[in-house]
Amino acid sequence: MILFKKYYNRMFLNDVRRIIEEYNMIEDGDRVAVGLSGGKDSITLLFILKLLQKYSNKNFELCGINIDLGFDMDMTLLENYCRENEIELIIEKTNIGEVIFEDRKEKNPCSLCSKLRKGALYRVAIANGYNKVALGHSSDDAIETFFMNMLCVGKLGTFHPCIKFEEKGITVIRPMVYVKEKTIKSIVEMEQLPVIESNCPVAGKTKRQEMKELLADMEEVYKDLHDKIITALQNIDTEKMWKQKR
Ligand SMILES: Nc1ncnc2c1ncn2[C@@H]1O[C@H](COP(=O)(O)OP(=O)(O)OP(=O)(O)O)[C@@H](O)[C@H]1O
Repeated sequence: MILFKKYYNRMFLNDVRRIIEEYNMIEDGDRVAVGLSGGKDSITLLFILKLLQKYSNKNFELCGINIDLGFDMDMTLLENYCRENEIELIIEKTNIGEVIFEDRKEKNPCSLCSKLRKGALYRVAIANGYNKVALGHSSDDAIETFFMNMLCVGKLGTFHPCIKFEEKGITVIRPMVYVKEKTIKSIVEMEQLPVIESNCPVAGKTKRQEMKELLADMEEVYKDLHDKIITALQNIDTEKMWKQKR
């Protein structure tokens, strides 16, 4: 059973409440669907939002949606966790894995997979009457995406903490973008959250992994690198940005 403990506030809840307030992410009456991959980040997000649902004065509904990519992952642990905590879990079977690896034989499968997965996630959320989709991105993810955009695409920017797709009628929220990955790992361990190993053929061999390693090297020299980059994302010297070419 998910129970509030006082030290959660300093450990992660204050950061989550702060981003939710800053971007007005969750309002009374919202129906929030958490995208669940089986991984540590999204199960932690589900745990945190369930805590907030139980112990804050915000009145919102919560469910989990897993987009099954067809990699034969056993979701029993996740199903049990949701049942025990009275959280509805929707599992949507797709052939995204087959399309990417067998039909299209993609050289860079991650970007297409991410697009198709998000498309399926939004579609299932909308079809079930949810108006918000919550994704389990951490502050490390935001930094890695920033570096991937800069070094691999030639673009400055990362994902937005809260973005409304008017035409689709859905808002995507990322309530953990102030929470560090190492905190998420501690929560998973302390709360014994169920984490299901990914069967994706390219898991751990991605550009994101390369960025992680690059950032870890830089952190050896610049000890406060992480906090500095998160601050920089909110401290843009717009007057000194160059003329936009695209
Ligand atoms: N198969 C899926 N079904 C539903 N939601 C997903 C799925 N895969 C990813 N997501 C959502 O998108 C977010 C970002 O996906 P990404 O592949 O970057 O995962 P991640 O950062 O490794 O997180 P996790 O540890 O939860 O897998 C996840 O945290 C989750 O909320």
